[in-house]
Amino acid sequence: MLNAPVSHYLFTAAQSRDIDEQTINEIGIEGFTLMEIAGYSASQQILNIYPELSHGIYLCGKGNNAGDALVIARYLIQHDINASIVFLSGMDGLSPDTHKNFELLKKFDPENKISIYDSWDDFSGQASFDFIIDGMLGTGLDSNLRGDYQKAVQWANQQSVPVFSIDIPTGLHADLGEIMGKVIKADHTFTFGGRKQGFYLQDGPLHTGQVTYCELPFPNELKTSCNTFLIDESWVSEHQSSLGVHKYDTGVLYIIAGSEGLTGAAVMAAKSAWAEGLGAVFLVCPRGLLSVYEHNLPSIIKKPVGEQSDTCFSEAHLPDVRQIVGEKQGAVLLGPGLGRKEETVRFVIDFLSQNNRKTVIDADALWALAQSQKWKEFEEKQWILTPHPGELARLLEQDVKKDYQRLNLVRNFSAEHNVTTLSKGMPGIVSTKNGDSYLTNYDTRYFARAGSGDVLAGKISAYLALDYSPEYSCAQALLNGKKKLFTYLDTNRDLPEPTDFI
Ligand SMILES: NC(=O)C1=CN([C@@H]2O[C@H](COP(=O)(O)OP(=O)(O)OC[C@H]3O[C@@H](n4cnc5c(N)ncnc54)[C@H](OP(=O)(O)O)[C@@H]3O)[C@@H](O)[C@H]2O)[C@@H](O)CC1
Ligand SMILES: Nc1ncnc2c1ncn2[C@@H]1O[C@H](COP(=O)(O)OP(=O)(O)O)[C@@H](O)[C@H]1O
Ligand SMILES: [K+]
Repeated sequence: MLNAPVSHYLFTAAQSRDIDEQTINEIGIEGFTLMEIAGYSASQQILNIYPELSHGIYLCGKGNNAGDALVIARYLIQHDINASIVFLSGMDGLSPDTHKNFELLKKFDPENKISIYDSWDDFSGQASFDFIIDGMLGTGLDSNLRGDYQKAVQWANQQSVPVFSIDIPTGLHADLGEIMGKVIKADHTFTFGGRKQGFYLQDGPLHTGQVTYCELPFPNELKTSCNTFLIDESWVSEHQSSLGVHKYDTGVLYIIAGSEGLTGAAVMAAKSAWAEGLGAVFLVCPRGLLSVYEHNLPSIIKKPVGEQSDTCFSEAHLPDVRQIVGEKQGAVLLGPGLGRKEETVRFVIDFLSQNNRKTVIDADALWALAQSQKWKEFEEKQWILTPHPGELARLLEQDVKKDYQRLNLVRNFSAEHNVTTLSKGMPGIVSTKNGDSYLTNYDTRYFARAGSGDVLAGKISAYLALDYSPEYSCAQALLNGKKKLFTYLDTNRDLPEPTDFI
């Protein structure tokens, strides 16, 4: 397991509410105290990030989300930052802690820094303000936005000042990442006690702006039901190449890849793996393609099988391939550019039926899996599967439209078949055998060009060969690409080439 810090746990709304309730009822920290800590913490972050603010519009509902906003107002007026507070559901019926905070706030305002509006209609739009606080709805959202909430969201999204969402952008579904009628487009989201899973699914990434996790005193023991985590470079430590005494001590990888017309995939994967500092990379190839690899891959050891006329793998190559792969301890990458001929499909399935190596199954090897159910019964499965959306749909035998559905299906698939799965897309989802899932949070569209899957597969299998766990290998490979992408974008305007990620 990858040990994510609690700041990178991703919760559903129900999990968040359960943890709130247990902290209040079983641990004995009152909701009012939690609200104070949440609001204080967000207010300090706001002061830090935007030291020059002068007047905020606070859009408030009637639940505890509004209470957090009122605490923020209380701290900010102490710094001479005026507040216009709009209660979209009026001032009657505020939740108890929110009501209490409203009463408190008024006591902090001897100089009339606060204006209060008890409906949307009452609020006519202020002449001058320089930020908006979205304290309308948090985890209590239960349907598409109603009436005035829609109007307020639309209005806020049209203003040219920063919008700070409290806990979650109003209108974003905390679990699905879907838009519930309308949604706030935040510049910054201050989220309390735990990030919400929906920030990283579907429409979430386009609406949260920068997410800041604000700690609340929730005991970590209450968080153990969490099985979804955000991967980023802040906690996944980077692989450092190290020197072994002998080349075979420093990681050995066997790549079984390539066929006529698709040798590029094998070349990219091999170069990508080699760049991670392995001791030896062996490319097993049909003999007819050897000259291509001799020309393109000087550092890679080629292991041709079959006849000079062979340009794709078939069952006839199995004994030789098994013998080659059996020579040294190491990992296997199976798939890039294998092609989809029937004899190659049979080769893949038969190879996997007697394979006890840690193996990354990519591209056309995934096609082969989708052609035959046999693999589901194989016992030795130290596998990482790396399907793109089309490959995933074939494996699952269903179309997967929504990210939330993809997350659940990939999680179940990995647990059921005892494999690690990296479902490519936005977000990338890594699911482990024990039901944990890890999500990426960056724009993966730059990788949607033929070849970047081969580079990714090369990296994953390199880390696997270096003896990292399957989930670490996937996470590190993804982040390796992210780092290279950001470095590239710093200095270039053109789209990156897949080779830029090698
Ligand atoms: N508990 C704690 O200790 C802590 C909680 N914290 C904070 O509390 C937040 C959760 O608070 P919450 O549960 O009060 O829910 P919240 O989102 O404010 O609103 C619920 C109200 O919204 C309404 N409503 C629902 N859907 C709607 C719609 N579509 N359109 C319009 N209205 C809609 C619904 O109205 P009703 O259906 O009852 O008429 C209900 O009254 C959480 O996100 C965090 O910010 C933190 O301070 C940390 C400590
Ligand atoms: N470093 C990375 N971070 C996130 N996603 C990545 C990365 N590298 C590749 N991907 C994912 O892999 C996809 C490319 O894989 P794939 O479609 O299999 O390509 P190929 O044509 O090379 O086989 C990208 O669209 C992206 O979703
Ligand atoms: K909100």
